[in-house]
Amino acid sequence: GGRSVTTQTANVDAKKSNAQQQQQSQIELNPPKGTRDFPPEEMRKRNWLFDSFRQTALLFGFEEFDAPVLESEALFTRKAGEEIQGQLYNFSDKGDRRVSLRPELTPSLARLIMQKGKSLAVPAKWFAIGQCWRYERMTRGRRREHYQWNMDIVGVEGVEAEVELLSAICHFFASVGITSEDVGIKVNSRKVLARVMEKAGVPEEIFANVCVVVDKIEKLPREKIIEELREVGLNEEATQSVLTCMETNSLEGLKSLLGEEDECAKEMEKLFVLARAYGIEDWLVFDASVVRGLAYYTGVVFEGFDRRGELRAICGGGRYDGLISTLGGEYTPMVGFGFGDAVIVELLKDRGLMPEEALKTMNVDDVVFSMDESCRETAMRAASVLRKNGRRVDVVLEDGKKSKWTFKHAERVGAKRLLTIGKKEQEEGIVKVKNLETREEVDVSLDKLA
Ligand SMILES: OCc1cccc(Br)n1
Repeated sequence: GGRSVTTQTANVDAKKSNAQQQQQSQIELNPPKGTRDFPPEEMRKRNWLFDSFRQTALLFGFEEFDAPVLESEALFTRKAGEEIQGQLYNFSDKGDRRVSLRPELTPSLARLIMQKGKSLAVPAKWFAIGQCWRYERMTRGRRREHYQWNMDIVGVEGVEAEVELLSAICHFFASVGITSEDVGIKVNSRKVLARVMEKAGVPEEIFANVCVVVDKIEKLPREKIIEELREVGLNEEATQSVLTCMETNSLEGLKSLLGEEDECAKEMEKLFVLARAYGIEDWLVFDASVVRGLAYYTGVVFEGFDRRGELRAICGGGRYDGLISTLGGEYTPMVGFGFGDAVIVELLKDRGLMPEEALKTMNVDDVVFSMDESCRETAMRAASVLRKNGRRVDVVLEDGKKSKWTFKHAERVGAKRLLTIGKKEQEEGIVKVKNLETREEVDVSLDKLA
């Protein structure tokens, strides 16, 4: 009903031509290499995770932002030989502009903060959950996209900002059932390495390059690290003091390395004192070998790790006070972290913390079903009454389904009630309402439906 004859005919033709087209080979059903689909059963898990991220962000007073996944390539091109540079998903668009899919969210955040200029109320606490891309030769069969939860604080120079972010990460972990027995957060400051290199007479301009090399300290053999340090310009003595520095894994060790009165040692001390005030000291570990791989970090850096040592870093971040000035803006203190959607899911699954069962069911409240064509209008009227009352209603859109089918369908969508309208009900202006939990069935007049 409803369709005009011509459309009907046209439809029949479409079917015929589809039949002819059927000869054409089927399109590829898998998504592009390194990318994922999110059919409903996957989307429910993703929504659960992102809602958990968002709840923590809002609990800490952060505001959500987003920016295009496509940015000018210039936003991401930096000299310091980071891995992320070699993996930019960049190209020339049809207007011959150099663009790139974003490999991270921080530069876009910096661009938005610069845009706001003096009109930005500081401190600003912004968060985003966005898809980020890298172009990896598929030889390594790794993903080319992931979603990252970012939290950043703009305009605060003190380590209070770092502690706020660390506390948000701990709160998120606890909110999904992960404890400080499962994971920890290694905390360090790049200033430690900067001080050590200053003492060893290393020129400042190669500092970012040294950090990129040192970030690989757990992934490459010692000799390789030494070789790469020499390549970026460190002499024997400087290399040795860098490696000695990396072994420092306590505040005591830090003070003896830099001296009791050293600014950086004091700052780290203050961070751990404030962390105790937030009750997160059990989650934190000082570890001077953590430098993270992004060139723009200048101060405190940190990364979440699983204490069994089976997984890659869960999240990571740090202070990057110089980023906006390198993009041509005014000096702006910034600190933040990125939290990917891949490792955390592996960890949650390993610990049996993904609410798989709960996420299996849709949460439809009512299924409305009309016995035949003549009851269709009443069924729709009933559904709109229920929806106005905020009930989630799935209307069975084909008439004459067997009641066996309807029960199975109601079960599958997790409905609490099954509402049936047949000829008799229609004449009497009532709806048969079956409570699928108690099996109790009552007749409800249409105008009393809720
Ligand atoms: O964390 C590095 C990264 C960046 C973009 C996409 C993916 Br997958 N991974």
